[in-house]
Amino acid sequence: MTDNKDDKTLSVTGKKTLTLKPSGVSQGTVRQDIGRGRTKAVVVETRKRRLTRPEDEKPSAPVSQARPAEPAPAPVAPRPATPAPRIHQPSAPQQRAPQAQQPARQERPRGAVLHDLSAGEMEARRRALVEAQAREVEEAKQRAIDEERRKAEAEEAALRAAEDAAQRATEVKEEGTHVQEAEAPAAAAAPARPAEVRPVPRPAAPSAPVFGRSRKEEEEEEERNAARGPARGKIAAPAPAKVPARPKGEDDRRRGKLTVTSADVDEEGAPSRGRSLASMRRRQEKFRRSQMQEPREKIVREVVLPETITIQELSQRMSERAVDVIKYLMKEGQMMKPGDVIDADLAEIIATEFGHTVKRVSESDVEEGIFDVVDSEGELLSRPPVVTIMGHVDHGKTSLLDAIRNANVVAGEAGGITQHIGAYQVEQNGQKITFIDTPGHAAFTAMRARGAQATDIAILVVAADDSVMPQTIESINHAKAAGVPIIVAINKIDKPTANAQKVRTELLQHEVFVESMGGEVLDVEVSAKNGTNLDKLLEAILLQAEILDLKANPNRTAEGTVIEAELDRGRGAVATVLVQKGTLRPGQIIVAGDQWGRVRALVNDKGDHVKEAGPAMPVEVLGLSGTPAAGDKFAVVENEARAREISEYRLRLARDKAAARQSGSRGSLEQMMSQLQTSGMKEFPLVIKGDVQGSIEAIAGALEKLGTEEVRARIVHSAVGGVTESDISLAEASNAAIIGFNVRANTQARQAAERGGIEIRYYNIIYDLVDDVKAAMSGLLSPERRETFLGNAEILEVFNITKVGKVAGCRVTEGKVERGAGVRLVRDNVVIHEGKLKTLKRFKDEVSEVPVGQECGMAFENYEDIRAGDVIECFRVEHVTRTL
Ligand SMILES: Nc1nc2c(ncn2[C@@H]2O[C@H](COP(=O)(O)OP(=O)(O)OP(=O)(O)O)[C@@H](O)[C@H]2O)c(=O)[nH]1
Repeated sequence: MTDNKDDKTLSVTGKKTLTLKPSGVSQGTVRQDIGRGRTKAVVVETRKRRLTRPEDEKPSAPVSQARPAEPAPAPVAPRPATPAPRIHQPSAPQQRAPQAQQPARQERPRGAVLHDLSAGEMEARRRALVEAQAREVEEAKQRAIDEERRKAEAEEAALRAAEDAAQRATEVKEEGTHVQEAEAPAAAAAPARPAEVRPVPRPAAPSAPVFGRSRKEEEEEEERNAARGPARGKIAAPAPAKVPARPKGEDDRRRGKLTVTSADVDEEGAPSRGRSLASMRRRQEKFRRSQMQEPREKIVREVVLPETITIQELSQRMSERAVDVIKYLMKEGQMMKPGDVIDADLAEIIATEFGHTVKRVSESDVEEGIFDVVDSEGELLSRPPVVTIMGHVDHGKTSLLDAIRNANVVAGEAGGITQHIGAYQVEQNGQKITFIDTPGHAAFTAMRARGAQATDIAILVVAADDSVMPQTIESINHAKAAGVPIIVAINKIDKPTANAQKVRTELLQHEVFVESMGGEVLDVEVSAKNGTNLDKLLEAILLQAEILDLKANPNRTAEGTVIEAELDRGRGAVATVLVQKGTLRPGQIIVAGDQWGRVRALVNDKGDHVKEAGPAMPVEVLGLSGTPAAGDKFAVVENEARAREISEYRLRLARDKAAARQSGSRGSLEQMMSQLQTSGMKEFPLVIKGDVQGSIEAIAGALEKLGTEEVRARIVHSAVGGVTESDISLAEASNAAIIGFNVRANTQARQAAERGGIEIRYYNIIYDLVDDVKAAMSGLLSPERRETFLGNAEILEVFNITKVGKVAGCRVTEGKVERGAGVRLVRDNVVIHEGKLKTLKRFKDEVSEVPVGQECGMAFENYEDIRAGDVIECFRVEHVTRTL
């Protein structure tokens, strides 16, 4: 073994050290920098040079023969020019044992021989030496390249083995049984590594500077080194031997992880677990994850695409990562962010690229599915009725609402409870009734105008001492227009001047037939002041509700109507909503009008936070982005993106409507006419306001006479006085036109009309008014079909022409025939077909008409049963607009 005392160390380069043994075969290690501040040991073996000098030859001959074949000092390959002479020159004395220094001196004649060489020989030798060195450098370079390649291959092989092991290990279900199975591949992988992963000593061996060796000797040496490889592997790659001794590695394998051991030679020449182990673990873990993910089947989704969509939203709808979509777009040369909006065309390309199908929807489709969820009969449960109180000014609407609430509070809970929101619920005989606390028909109609049928029952409050007044009538008309049943509350019966009977009688004139007068309308005499008969009123409401059989499905996503909304300083946007279907809960995302938000909290009419609000329950909703308008419908949607999409669509719609209003009023007679025509309605709704009752009656009478079986004027509301805001909302809700006779609209009404796009027509002559209405109503009459006979033609012969079909060769016997005109085929005076002419030809030329006496070719559209002798009757059809 190496005797360190006798070792001679040569500093080859700054980084490398060569230690030589003084024996015939010297061993040493060269430290080679392998990067990252680490070195690896290269074992170098140096053999004693043997000089073969034939006795009778000149001393120079063997030297000159042997030297050119000698390899250059290879271990210092990277920088051969410098080290080569340094190794070479001292190598001669070194090749003698130190003890034999004297004999070395005795061999001096060899040096003398060299010295004695001629200059030419010296030059040749020098050149040969330089060439040999250059060759060695090249070989060293090549070896380094091969080394790198082998290293890479080895790592790859080890990784593969590691992956196999990991895969197998993860498959292990029973730990004990499968540990060995898991270890086996790892162990199998490990022995493969020393040869490939840690080839440090192997390239070193052949590159050892065996001075003066023959090629054969070199090869033998190589073989020996190869044979020695595994033994030296102890130093270079002791990993396999270490693995079993490393319990952590075993544990890792037991856990299904893989412990891939790799040893580098550290400063002390000891094995160490270095960078490759950590990186391999990472790679193995990554691989394991990918293995776990791979089996997942790709789910093809139908992606609903609106006209525009954000990349984020598209990714969500595809269930793909936004980053992948962005990567794809980058590949296509488009730099985008998740929040960027793309059009449907690009979205479709992306979705298709990701293997999904698409469903393009138009902008209006964004609301699809929100309000059209149909509940099956079995899902419906009884729900409380929703009641609104209407009536003339000062007839006691507010007093009645307060009285009902207070009576209920007193009956139900100790101490008064302040009502917090614009609606409340009371209980009567265990049944709930919801009151919307926005008395007046204006609010009622405003809601209706927005399409919100929030109310089930209207309480018509009529003061018994004042009887039916204009706004009482207005309320009746509003309720009728909405199709909401009325319950008459004859109030203030405590007053000595009260006359309930008079109220009933006057209501008759307005087609409100109360029960006591033989009708079906429930009526209750009450006193809001004294609280008289309030329970009877509530019972009447429940009775009416029973008749209406009010039901809703509480087990679905909620929808309903906004009753009122305000911006609260502390709480932000607060909307009082009436849940009409389903159950609303905090955390859900709702869209209300053009606003949306996540429900932060629900507050009931008593100011308590509640966890849910079912059908007919009024609650305050906190969390909206802004304040929606009263009457706006709200609904729960599945996610924020959808909510935003709908809200944006509605905002756009509102802007478009406002812009449209600039150009024309929707409430104009002409527009209404066309609207009614398209809707198929044959009623012409009107709101008439006049200066005196007499003129209103005259107008109503004249308009009534215009009516036919097909179309008639329907006076939604008529009253004495100027046009009010309430008239506008009624007109809006019932699609009516407003006629003002000798009256004008007040400022608020004008503004409301402007906002709602309602046209108010003013007249002071009844005939003008009637003529205009007549003209508008005429548009509703179906036009008259008027037929004009053109002529007859007789079929002389029938030709069957390829690609055209049967063509009748005719002669016009009467009048004329026209192309495009209507035709009847008459056979034996019986019409057997009616249709249109496809072709009308004279001598192969298509003509527009053929007069009597001339011959022509005629063919029918989609009809070929024609025979010689048949008569073709030609006629023109006109649709004439009818007037009343
Ligand atoms: N005697 C008597 N007075 C009543 C009764 N109900 C209401 N009042 C009174 O009638 C007046 C008007 O009552 P409100 O409740 O304000 O009537 P309203 O219909 O809400 O009035 P507006 O909100 O202006 O439309 C008040 O002074 C009430 O005190 C009742 O049953 N008996």
